[in-house]
Amino acid sequence: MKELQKLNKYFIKYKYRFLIGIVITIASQIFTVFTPQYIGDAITVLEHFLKNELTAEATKKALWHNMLLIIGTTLAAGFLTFLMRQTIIVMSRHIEFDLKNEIYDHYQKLSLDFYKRQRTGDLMSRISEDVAKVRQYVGPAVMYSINTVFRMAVVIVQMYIISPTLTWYSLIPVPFLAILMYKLSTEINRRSFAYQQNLSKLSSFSQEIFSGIRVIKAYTLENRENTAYDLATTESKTKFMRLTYTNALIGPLMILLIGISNLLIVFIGARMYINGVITEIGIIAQFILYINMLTWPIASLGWVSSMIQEADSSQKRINEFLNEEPSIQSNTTEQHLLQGKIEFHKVHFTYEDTNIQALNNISFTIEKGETVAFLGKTGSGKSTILQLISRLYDVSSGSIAIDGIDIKNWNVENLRDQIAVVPQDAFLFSDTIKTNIQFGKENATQEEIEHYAKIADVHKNIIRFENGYETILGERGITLSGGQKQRVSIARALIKDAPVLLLDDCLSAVDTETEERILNNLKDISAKKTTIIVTHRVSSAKNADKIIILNEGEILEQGTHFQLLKQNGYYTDLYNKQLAEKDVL
Ligand SMILES: Nc1ncnc2c1ncn2[C@@H]1O[C@H](COP(=O)(O)OP(=O)(O)OP(=O)(O)O)[C@@H](O)[C@H]1O
Repeated sequence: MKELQKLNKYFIKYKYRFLIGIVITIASQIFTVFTPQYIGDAITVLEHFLKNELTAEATKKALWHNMLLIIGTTLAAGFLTFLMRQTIIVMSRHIEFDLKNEIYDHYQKLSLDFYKRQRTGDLMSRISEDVAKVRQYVGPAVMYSINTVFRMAVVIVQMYIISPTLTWYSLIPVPFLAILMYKLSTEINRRSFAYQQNLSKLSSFSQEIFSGIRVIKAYTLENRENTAYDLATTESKTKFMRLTYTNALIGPLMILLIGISNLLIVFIGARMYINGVITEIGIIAQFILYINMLTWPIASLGWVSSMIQEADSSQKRINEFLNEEPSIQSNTTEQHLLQGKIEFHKVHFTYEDTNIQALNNISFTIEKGETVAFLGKTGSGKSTILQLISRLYDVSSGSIAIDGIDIKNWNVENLRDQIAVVPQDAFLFSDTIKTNIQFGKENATQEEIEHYAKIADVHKNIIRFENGYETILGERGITLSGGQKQRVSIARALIKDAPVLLLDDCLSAVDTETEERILNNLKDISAKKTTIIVTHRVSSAKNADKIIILNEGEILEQGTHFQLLKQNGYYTDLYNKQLAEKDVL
């Protein structure tokens, strides 16, 4: 229960709804208790008629009277039960909504290293399945607990007032019922958890198959995947059968225990009636109804307690994430206008999760408005440099200064707002092309969007689609080619019009001609901005003000195109090789 205390703030937030819910629950229980009493009274009226103590006319009148009372109280109890659900269950839906938003907001604040440590499935299940389990506590569990406590109090007191002896006898099976239901519910929860886990395994499996369908078809792996799917579904079926078996036990066991209670009431009640301890036969009927009214709430005690246990462990998983602090923190709210000078001073960087040292003693300065290209073998640390400039990670040692201010003394949002990035994997959302470009500038006009799409050399491709800029991408729409994706993502970055532009190998999927056109188009734009181009091609780098060659996290060479050619080192080799390839082509 310790973990669930975190939810108390929500009960406080919705206190009026909650209190009204409790009052309505009590009222509905009071009305419910009247019905058996009126039924008992009706039977007693008939008994008096049979004993000739009442005339037919008076009996009919009394029966009508009772019938109206039964209808009235049942309607009132029904209406109040509806209101009870409307208050408490609706409150639980509000809490569910708030909790999901709280987790989502927190997810957004957490840094990249957190996402590296977590599996996407786990992130999703905490915000969906775990929150759903917690809702069971704030809604049904709370509602049934209040309901049970008040129903038991009202009904048992009423029974006790009528006949203490008969009350004791009729309650004999109740503890057995509660224990049995607790054990069964725990088992059902265990089995249903196993089944749910299997289901999410199954859906991740299918999701992967659908995403990788091209590879599966190309390598004719259909049969192998079918067998694997068969195995997974068979396991799922076995787990579901086990769950159904336990579920199926509940009904008969409840009927058995209610039957025993009814039997005891009829047997003991009849003996008491014969011995004159109870004077009205209607009391026996009344007790049978009371005991039936108690069965479900008592059965739900076990169910509720295992529901609370589950909610507690789900909330524990949620709290683990909510208590996680983002590793990248803003130490200031101060806002600066970024000019674009970037200095690396003896920067070392090691990725904590893999312990890979990506950068080793890196120092360089990029002046405002300069264009710098990073070249080097794959894995030499080029993208890492860009990630450090956006402060997606903090350096392990050394320092980075932007406009002379240590990067840690920049407000993170303020910094990132003024840096436009084209990442290596051009990720586009399943939305229209227009919206994808607008991510760079929310209120961008159609003219602006088209202007930057032209610079990124993708406009003519877009207008060829039937719906132009309104074309939906991704799962629901068309699939862009690798080069088209890269160019849409360049347009998205350019429209941001930030003073720093980071291009991470974002022309790798376009042909050299298109590359040249885009670089030409970019000339004017990058003249006013600090631009960093990460690339494998000399053609993308040769016009930069400075070229830095990285090798295994260290700077191997740096200088302008001509200075580097003179050095006759790695750059010259690369240049000659790529020149030869071009000649061959
Ligand atoms: N998120 C990460 N977590 C752990 N290690 C990483 C991560 N990203 C990169 N690395 C490792 O850091 C090293 C440098 O990677 P980086 O992506 O900076 O190289 P790169 O020069 O950009 O390579 P490429 O040209 O292939 O894009 C590599 O050894 C890589 O395996």
